[in-house]
Amino acid sequence: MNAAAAMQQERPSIVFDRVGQVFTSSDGSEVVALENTSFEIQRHEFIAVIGPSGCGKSTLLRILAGLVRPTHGQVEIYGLPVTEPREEIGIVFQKPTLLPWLSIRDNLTFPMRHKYGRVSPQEVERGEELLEMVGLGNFAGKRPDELSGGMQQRAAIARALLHDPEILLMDEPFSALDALTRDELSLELLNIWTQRPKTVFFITHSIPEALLLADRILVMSARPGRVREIIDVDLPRPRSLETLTEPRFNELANHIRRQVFSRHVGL
Ligand SMILES: Nc1ncnc2c1ncn2[C@@H]1O[C@H](COP(=O)(O)OP(=O)(O)OP(=O)(O)O)[C@@H](O)[C@H]1O
Repeated sequence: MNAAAAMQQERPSIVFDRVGQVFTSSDGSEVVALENTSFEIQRHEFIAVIGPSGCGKSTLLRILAGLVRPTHGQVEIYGLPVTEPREEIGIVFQKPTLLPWLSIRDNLTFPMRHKYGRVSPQEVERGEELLEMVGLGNFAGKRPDELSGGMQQRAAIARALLHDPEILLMDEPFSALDALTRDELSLELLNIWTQRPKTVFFITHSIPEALLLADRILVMSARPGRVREIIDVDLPRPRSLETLTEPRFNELANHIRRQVFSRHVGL
């Protein structure tokens, strides 16, 4: 690698620079959702975001996705301010939002078809590979209502990965699932991230999930949301369910719990 390429690699992928967001509610009052939020994310880093309900986590994600313009500060991806949705981003929301009248296969390629009017044979092939990868190889021809919630969410993950995004944004993607499916999908996500590294911005309410997956955890304060602490997750990789039993895992979990709940229980 030459020096210029090495420098490019070392530059953060994403920079939040003093980002603030004030919403005007339907009754005309102002809601300060985010205040003076600054942090950086390195290329291919897995960042989990955790914090009390309403502290602005989804707002951060929507700003990063280019779906909302911040009222203060700015976000940069690869040195360019985010002003609209960008090609290199894939998004997975809490609900799978699949189109009920299309097969799983056609749901995967729908965004491409909608945007470009066509889907290439390579994309169709990649869709089939991704469905295999998320364990839905035998369900490509089924409609969403023929699949369980966990299977639908797998399909939504495969859909977000179809254009092989450099950056994956996930807003509580597993929160509607039962605990077992949740663990299974977390491990699958780790596997996908290891095979095809990406920068991941992952919102969760689950401290164990954040610790299992992330390189760093951004802990936010209650509204108005600010960065309270950024924690390096120094648990070795590869991680597995065994990781959840390590003493260091418990130490980190207790620390985060105190950070998130201190305001509520006077810790
Ligand atoms: N479009 C909007 N108009 C007005 N207020 C909004 C809007 N979007 C978000 N808010 C407010 O901004 C604050 C932050 O919302 P946000 O959804 O980002 O929080 P969150 O941390 O993701 O919450 P949760 O964990 O409950 O999903 C909340 O008080 C919310 O009511």
